[in-house]
Amino acid sequence: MSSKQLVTNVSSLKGTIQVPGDKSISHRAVMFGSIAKGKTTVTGFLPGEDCLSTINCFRKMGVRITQTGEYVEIESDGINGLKEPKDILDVGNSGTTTRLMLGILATRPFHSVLIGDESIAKRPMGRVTNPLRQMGAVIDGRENGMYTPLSIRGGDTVGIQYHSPVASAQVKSAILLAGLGSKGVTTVTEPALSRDHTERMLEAFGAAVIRDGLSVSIEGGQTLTATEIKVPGDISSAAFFLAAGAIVPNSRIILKNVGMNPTRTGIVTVLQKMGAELEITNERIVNGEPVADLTISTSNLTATEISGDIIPALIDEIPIIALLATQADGQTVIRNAEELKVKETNRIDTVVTELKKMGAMIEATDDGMIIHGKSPLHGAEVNSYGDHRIGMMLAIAALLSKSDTILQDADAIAVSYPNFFDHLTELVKED
Ligand SMILES: O=C(O)C1=C[C@@H](OP(=O)(O)O)[C@@H](O)[C@H](O)C1
Ligand SMILES: C=C(OP(=O)(O)O)C(=O)O
Repeated sequence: MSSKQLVTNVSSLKGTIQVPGDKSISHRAVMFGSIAKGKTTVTGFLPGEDCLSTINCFRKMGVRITQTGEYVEIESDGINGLKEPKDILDVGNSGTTTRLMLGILATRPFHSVLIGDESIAKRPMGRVTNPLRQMGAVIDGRENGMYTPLSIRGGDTVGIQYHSPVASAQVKSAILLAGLGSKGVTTVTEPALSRDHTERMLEAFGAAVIRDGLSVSIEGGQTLTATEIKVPGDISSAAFFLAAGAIVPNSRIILKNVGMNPTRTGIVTVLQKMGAELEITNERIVNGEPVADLTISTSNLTATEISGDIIPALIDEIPIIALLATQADGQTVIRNAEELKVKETNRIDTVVTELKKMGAMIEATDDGMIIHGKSPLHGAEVNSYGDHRIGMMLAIAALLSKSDTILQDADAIAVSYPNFFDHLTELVKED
């Protein structure tokens, strides 16, 4: 894929696709497999750049990992088998790798250095380095450990009771992983429920976690046992084709094997509220995670309001929801989404600037955006700014535009959806 991609108008999208594995679950499968004794196997793994960064980091700590496409085998001697890395740990573009791995490293009696790309260097790390320091980890780094590059020397950590100021699964997971290797009990309380894949997967690896409303506790000293993980399709990737199916004329797209964890299905709730023709079939549980097939058809959409506790359940889907709103009748308002400012880009700014170039009527607010629909879009030269989700959203917007679109920095899409353009081509061909 070239970093400059031409995307043209399509008359319809039709067909069936299997979206790639869930990114959050793929990262956790590699990390938990790396600290569990024995051989963990992972099927349905997402071979996107972020998850490959996680594999490379754990290989540098001596874990034996083989990966062929969507199949991964991890052989580990358990958490005490992790070795001091001789080289820096490169987290690439991945916030999940950085923050969750810091939680694991916080209890390891050795020194590591974490470094990532330009985008990672802007993302706030104090939200994990501060509580991990409170537990006893020695952390230094740029601006006193607030940003990468970071160095960490773990050791004799003790459990804490932590009230997180943000509803962040990365913060919650980092502290729980540190809690697993610390003395006593660790409890994390969050202001709203964030994705709970860590809690579910720790149980799959044999650890007990106690949940009580917005609090989760873990007792230190538990050991993880290797297991088999089947990763469901990523609803955050499915979201792009759900939106495309709803707004491109004459379309019907079936998405198979999509993860439907209720802490992630905000996009489904929003589509339903907007009046989308969405069918959910074949609902089942795989490996403790709900999964279903989704069918979306071209829909007449109406505007909606999105705010409050649903935000963490659709945080990564807000760029594509903004595009949906440009094609809905009325004014859509998104509030309480200030976390968008600290993702791969400031997603309030990048969504608003780039969609405006295509003719959308959209304005940024302090904690979200206001979108006036329904407005026709036209082709433009737009930029992902290295943000995979912005890139995919703009590619879907281009399908609706009568004139051609040039998407700069399209390569970024490989971070979470390496075969995105192949899937798009398949859906156009099946017309
Ligand atoms: O835990 C995870 O796998 C993730 C949590 C979310 O981030 P925050 O924890 O920063 O909200 C999300 O935006 C990210 O894509 C993946
Ligand atoms: C924010 C994201 O990921 P991460 O925080 O892992 O970089 C994302 O995938 O949209």
